[in-house]
Amino acid sequence: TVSRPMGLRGKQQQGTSRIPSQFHKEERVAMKEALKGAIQIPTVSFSPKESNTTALAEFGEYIRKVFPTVFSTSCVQHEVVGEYSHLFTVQGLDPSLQPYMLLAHFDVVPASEEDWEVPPFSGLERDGFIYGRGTLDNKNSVMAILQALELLLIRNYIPRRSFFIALGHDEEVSGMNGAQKISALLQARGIQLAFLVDEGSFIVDGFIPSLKKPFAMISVSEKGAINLMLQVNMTPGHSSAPPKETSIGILAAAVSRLEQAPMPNMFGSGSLKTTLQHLANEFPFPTNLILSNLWLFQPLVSRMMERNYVTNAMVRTTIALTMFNAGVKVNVIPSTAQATMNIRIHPAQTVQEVLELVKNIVADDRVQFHVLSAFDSLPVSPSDDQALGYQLLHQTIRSVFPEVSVVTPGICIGNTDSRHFTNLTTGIYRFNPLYLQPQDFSSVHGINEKISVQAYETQVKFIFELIQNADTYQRPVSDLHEL
Ligand SMILES: CCCCCCCC/C=C\CCCCCCCC(=O)N[C@@H](Cc1c[nH]c2ccccc12)C(=O)O
Ligand SMILES: [Zn+2]
Ligand SMILES: [Zn+2]
Repeated sequence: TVSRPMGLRGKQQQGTSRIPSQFHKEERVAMKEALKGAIQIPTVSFSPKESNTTALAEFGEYIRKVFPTVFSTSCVQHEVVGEYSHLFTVQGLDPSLQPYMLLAHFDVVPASEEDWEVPPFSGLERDGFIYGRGTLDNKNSVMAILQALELLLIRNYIPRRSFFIALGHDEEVSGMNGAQKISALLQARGIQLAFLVDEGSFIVDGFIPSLKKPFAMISVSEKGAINLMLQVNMTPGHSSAPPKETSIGILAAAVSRLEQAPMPNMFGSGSLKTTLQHLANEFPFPTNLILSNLWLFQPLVSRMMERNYVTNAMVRTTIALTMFNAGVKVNVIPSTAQATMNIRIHPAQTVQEVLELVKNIVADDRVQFHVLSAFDSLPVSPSDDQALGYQLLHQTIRSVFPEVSVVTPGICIGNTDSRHFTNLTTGIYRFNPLYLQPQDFSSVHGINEKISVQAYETQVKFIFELIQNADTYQRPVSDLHEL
């Protein structure tokens, strides 16, 4: 099924001709070298309180050097927010058009040198791939956005619709100093956005065994989260005469019960159902029939989705035990044991509902619950014919990736900086114009993260096209009748 973006008419903007997304050889070399240089700056976020601030500052200098036209064109205003994040305001010619935002982050998670085939901050090119931490998450987007704008400005393109480029410096540790402050600044200026595009989803390939063709998934929501610490306090003592139960044993039993009792499967009330319905005709017989008749086969399909970690994360709230602390000496029974878990909440559930379920599964009054932080899942952004952001992405995917026959709304299982912008827009879309296979997914926050030179060029092309498409949007005729 090739679904057409209905809301767009694809006309050229009056008086401005379209600039083809073709780049000279020298430009293509310069763009990949610029990405390599960005990877070489170790902008690591270790925790909300600890990051490589020297590298964050150096990154600011670096983008000034490699994108001189962006920094010297009068229609582009640049501000540093929260010490290291960047906000660009690109003034369009038509103030009646609501602005949009392109969002990305340049901080990265740590990478330990010894596990990698090439040093993680080398930006080395090997067999057509650029290696390094941040090549997929998310310096590729930061650099591609600025690169696309640089190339458009060099070609004397003047946007019609204003837009913002926001580049966060602390996304990996929740974005409170970068994205959150940019959002507050724009709110104070009375800005409302038509839509926003961030990282968080891809053209996914090979995640569903019998589906051979890749499809583009635009995430229209993201899961909520709870960081929860369980604690047990018992009387400490000498290990030579132990009591029947210790703080460690009680806590271990509690967390084991949580691992053994997964949260309920919410397939029936989630967006994965819609995603699979969009994909039904892409599957061979009999899966195509099964997916077209979910009223009958829902129980079967929801169980199939549980078999793989990624699709399992899309059908339920997940609990990952991430920290476990107790004891200081081998012959001392400790008084306190603590376990910290990272819970990702399915959109059909709330923080309160999940906490209730967790308490009922633990079912032990000796276990204390400390909620370290919590937020509900993000509102679902529109993906109908009238949804400007969704339709622009759809249109651009169809032109840049003509081989991709399905574009579908989905849900992001991780969290992104976009969650800080719900005050400015209801149209939040998470999409990276890149193919992602399961092995690429493992490299994000893992080892040997890499991007092909060709994929990076295509990402620049995508943004180059998207910016122009945002300027040529025409309201559907049905809308105009209502005016
Ligand atoms: C039909 C189904 C096919 C499914 C295929 C799906 C493939 C996978 C597609 C996307 C991968 C998800 C990528 C998620 C990126 C999220 C960014 C990230 O890693 N965020 C971190 C850090 C973080 C940011 N904000 C917060 C707020 C609170 C806690 C952590 C964070 C994260 O989520 O941990
Ligand atoms: Zn990221
Ligand atoms: Zn990340």
